[in-house]
Amino acid sequence: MTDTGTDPVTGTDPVTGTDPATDADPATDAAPRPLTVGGYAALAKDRLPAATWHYFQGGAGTESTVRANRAAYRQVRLRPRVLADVSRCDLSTTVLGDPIGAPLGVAPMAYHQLACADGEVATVRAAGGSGLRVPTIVSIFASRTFEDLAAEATGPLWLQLYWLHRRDVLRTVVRRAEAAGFRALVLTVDTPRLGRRLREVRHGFHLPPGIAARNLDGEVTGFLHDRQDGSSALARHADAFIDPSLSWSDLDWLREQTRLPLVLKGVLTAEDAARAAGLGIDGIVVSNHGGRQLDGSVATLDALPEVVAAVGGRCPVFLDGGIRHGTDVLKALALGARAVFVGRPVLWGLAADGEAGAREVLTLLRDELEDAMALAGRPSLAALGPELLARGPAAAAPNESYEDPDLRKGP
Ligand SMILES: Cc1cc2nc3c(=O)[nH]c(=O)nc-3n(C[C@H](O)[C@H](O)[C@H](O)COP(=O)(O)O)c2cc1C
Ligand SMILES: CCCCCCC(=O)C(=O)O
Repeated sequence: MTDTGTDPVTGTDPVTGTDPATDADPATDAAPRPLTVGGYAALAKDRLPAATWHYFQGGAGTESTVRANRAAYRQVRLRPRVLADVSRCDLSTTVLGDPIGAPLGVAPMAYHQLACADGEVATVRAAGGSGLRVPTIVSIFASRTFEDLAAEATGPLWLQLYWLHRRDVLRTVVRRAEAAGFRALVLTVDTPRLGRRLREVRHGFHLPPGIAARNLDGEVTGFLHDRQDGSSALARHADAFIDPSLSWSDLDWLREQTRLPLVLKGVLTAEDAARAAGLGIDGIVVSNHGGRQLDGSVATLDALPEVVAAVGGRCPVFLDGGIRHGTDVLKALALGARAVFVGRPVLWGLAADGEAGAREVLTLLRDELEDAMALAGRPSLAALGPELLARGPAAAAPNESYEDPDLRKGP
């Protein structure tokens, strides 16, 4: 215990159970800005309806892959170098030809209006602000129109696609995004059907009235949790729109619809990465959908080295899944990721404080990354490589307050 009586590991006051990083200052009664990404999770959990919180947090099945994504970071330790002149650290880089302020971006997530009224408009403003200028991958199930987003974005916008049964709708969506100035297409390839997300069923998740997929022009509206048969309303909804027959030969059709670069999201193996690179794909996102699809699939940090090796520099490799600290970003970059994408933490920021909250989450990750680069003696992104890392026993008990206790217990 410290002099203040605060537990040095958890940061929690053992008497009141409050966390000085997230809880109100009794002197001013104003909630101080959280000091960690996890602090935003705590605020979001308080502010969101339970069904929405569980939709955001949930993974598939036993949620073993959700946990594996985090555990993988704890198993890798850093080997700092010293006397490296870190008076200036440069985080700027480029992605698919566009300059960005930090090697970060927002992963595609459906329906940001579940988190705050401005929805994806708040997200793209946040991603463009505070010198970040980082990309947002906009879900095809976004709750705001591409045109609204393009009017507000100062960072690059990429459009995420699911392979819809209705190819005519897919073509229209691609053309609209292209006309609005989107810079890339990201085809999600890990979702021929939705994973078994038990929390959605348990909590009866459905879209509240007024929230819909605004770019699908009435093709996809709300859906109700209208059965008590143990099935997921969202999964049934997905089955109605997503075509599970997607295969390698379909990529040609998509290529013919657009001149935009095409990125595949959801690749986890050297075999698929090599095939994609051989076909001239413009980028790969190593992703297991935040543990929401195949329960038991490999952690993304663990899959990254084999994908990077198989691609052999033919296209950039990105990663998402479990990024919660600047040191997580550093580890992924050291293993060859060009940039990383952040999922749930952005929703936590939006739920906590709209655009400002999302911006604070992204800024916190950027600032933590800069600290980590300086302290590791690597002032530039070009100086990052696998020699920065050592594999060892997992770090001691995690101090990660963002982890919902329910998530540790499993469904
Ligand atoms: C609420 C929610 C909605 C999501 N919606 C989509 C989506 O529409 N399309 C997609 O490709 N991935 C979607 N994902 C997966 C994310 O893009 C990303 O792979 C994952 O969240 C990264 O893990 P993290 O949340 O641990 O950062 C969603 C994830 C969440 C949590
Ligand atoms: C028909 C709606 C499907 C939305 C799926 C969003 C998603 O990918 C997620 O993980 O949730």
